[in-house]
Amino acid sequence: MAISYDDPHRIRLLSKLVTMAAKDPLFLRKMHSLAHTQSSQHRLEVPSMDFLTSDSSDYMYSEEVVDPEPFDPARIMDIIMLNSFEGEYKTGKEESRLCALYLLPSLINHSCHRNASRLIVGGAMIIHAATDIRKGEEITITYVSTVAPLQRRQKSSLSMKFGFTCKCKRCRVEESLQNSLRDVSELYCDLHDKAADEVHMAMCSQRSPPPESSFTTVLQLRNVFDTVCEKVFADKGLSELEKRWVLAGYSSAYLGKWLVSGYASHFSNVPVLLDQKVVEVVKALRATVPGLVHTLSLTTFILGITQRLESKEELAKEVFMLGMAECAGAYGNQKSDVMLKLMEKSTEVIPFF
Ligand SMILES: C[S@@+](CC[C@H](N)C(=O)[O-])C[C@H]1O[C@@H](n2cnc3c(N)ncnc32)[C@H](O)[C@@H]1O
Repeated sequence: MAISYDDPHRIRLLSKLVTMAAKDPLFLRKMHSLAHTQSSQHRLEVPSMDFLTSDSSDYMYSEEVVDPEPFDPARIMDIIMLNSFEGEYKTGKEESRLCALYLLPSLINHSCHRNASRLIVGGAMIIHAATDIRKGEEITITYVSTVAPLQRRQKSSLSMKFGFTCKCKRCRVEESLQNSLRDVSELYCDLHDKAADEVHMAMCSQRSPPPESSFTTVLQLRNVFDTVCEKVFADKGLSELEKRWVLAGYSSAYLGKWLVSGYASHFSNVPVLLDQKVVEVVKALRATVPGLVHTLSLTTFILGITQRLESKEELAKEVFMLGMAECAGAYGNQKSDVMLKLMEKSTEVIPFF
């Protein structure tokens, strides 16, 4: 595995973990039990959940699991590469960058239609159910953006960093459509990469209008979304959920670019695309993971603009119902006035607003 040792956050984490491991052999043993090679041949048994009710201090280890490995900073770096979580988190108004290792969440495998989400609160990680989970069903999170197209999910860190090609149900459905969607997905991937760079730049530039955000690309992305809609809705072999899984892969660049371009034009060009298809976009996002705060913010944003347009009353009602459902998914069932407040607050997640 190609390891970059030049990330200051990871180096800081390495030195912290090495210090902790030197002081505490049990911690070293726990850390050494995490995956450190791309093939994860040493795969662990998923620990029993008994630790939730009894003494949790040693939950991962039975007597037979003896750590034979000597203390090895290079291996710890490999463990960090495969298991650490990175991102921004907020404490009050302060934003900090996080690079941390969480032992139990590191055991959770990836799925492109995960059933759990993770949330960083302060320095703690909360893993919560994103949908109903049957007894005995594996809990999964996602390691990559689930709204990227199949080719990008497979090419991204799943294969480069984690060393596996995802074969989840959703990937298999998308693979089965690869031939019929080939032309459109090549065009989409191209536009997706350019749009992703631009959206990233716009977000980093903190509220200042993005330099280039041509509406022509938004229209191209929208055409791709329309074409995929036509194909999947005509496909009798796909269930409703499977159709949405496919559509979700063609939604993020479209939405991101639409937002950035809308922001640059003071939203003058946004209403052009406000039609029934936005409902399909939101439903597609929900299908890969319901109750995601980002989807809720996008829904609320779309709702805000739709409500201001007289001709879009019906659409506004539909988007409102979707927003409420998304809000309940994100925060649990609440009284409707609480839901409305939560929806109002949710646009704060989008950096431009
Ligand atoms: C953070 S670890 C997850 C825990 C790991 N399965 C273990 O037993 O220690 C990441 C590694 O798990 C494996 N993995 C996770 N999700 C997978 C999936 N959907 N398909 C195949 N391998 C997966 C890969 O080897 C990946 O590099």
